[in-house]
Amino acid sequence: MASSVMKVLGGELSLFTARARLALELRGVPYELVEEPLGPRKSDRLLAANPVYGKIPVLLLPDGRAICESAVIVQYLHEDATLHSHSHSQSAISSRLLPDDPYERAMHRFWTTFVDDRFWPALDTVSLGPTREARAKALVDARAALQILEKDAFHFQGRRNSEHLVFFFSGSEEPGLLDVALGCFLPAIRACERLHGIVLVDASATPLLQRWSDRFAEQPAARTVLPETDKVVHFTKFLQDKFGVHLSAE
Ligand SMILES: N[C@@H](CCC(=O)N[C@@H](CS)C(=O)NCC(=O)O)C(=O)O
Repeated sequence: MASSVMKVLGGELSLFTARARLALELRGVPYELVEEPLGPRKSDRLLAANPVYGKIPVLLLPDGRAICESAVIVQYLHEDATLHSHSHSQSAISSRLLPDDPYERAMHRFWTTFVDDRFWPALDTVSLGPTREARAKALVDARAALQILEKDAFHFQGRRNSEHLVFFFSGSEEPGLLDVALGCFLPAIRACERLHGIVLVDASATPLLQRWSDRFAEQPAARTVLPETDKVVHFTKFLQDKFGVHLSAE
């Protein structure tokens, strides 16, 4: 018999999965997380659901149709009006993941693409780049991307944020697409800082992002979904071993 709840093919420590789950939690949509095995051998279930990329997360609708790509999943969850009837929490029903204004929606999408194209690959490479040079360059790139987010990404909500009335990119009291797009990587930012003894987001380097990250981490959705920094540190060390990245041996 077909299940009536949505399923997420993903992983507890997968931050792209966390992005999709944050949106589900914010919308109050019940779902089941189905852990996909780590490693090169992908499950037939995943390959059937995401034949193009074979990546997690995949959102499986109750009727079995699949939606791939975390930012696409978040936007689907915003747009599907029928989700209201599945919501288990009254407070979550009003939660919108994209603003009404088309220009602001475009900005959320623009900056989400920036996070995925510029920030995340650099942050990932800081710990997993193949050479010391690649990792050092990645750190410069990650810091530069954070500075751009600090200086420009708050700008389209700028006045309201600088007056500290609201402090999400969404421009409201609730996180939206861009908040979950960047917020899902907070555990990786903190893990990277701990692993390398560096600072990426703090009150002096990135004061707006620091305030935003504190607010975001306090959200019940973030508390439920985001993995602890220790676990991400441990997982990153596991990946470093797997890829033969030895920080101290070079
Ligand atoms: N652009 C994708 C990226 C997803 C992604 O990279 N997922 C990782 C886990 S966090 C994955 O499936 N890696 C396995 C692989 O690349 O084969 C999204 O936003 O969903």
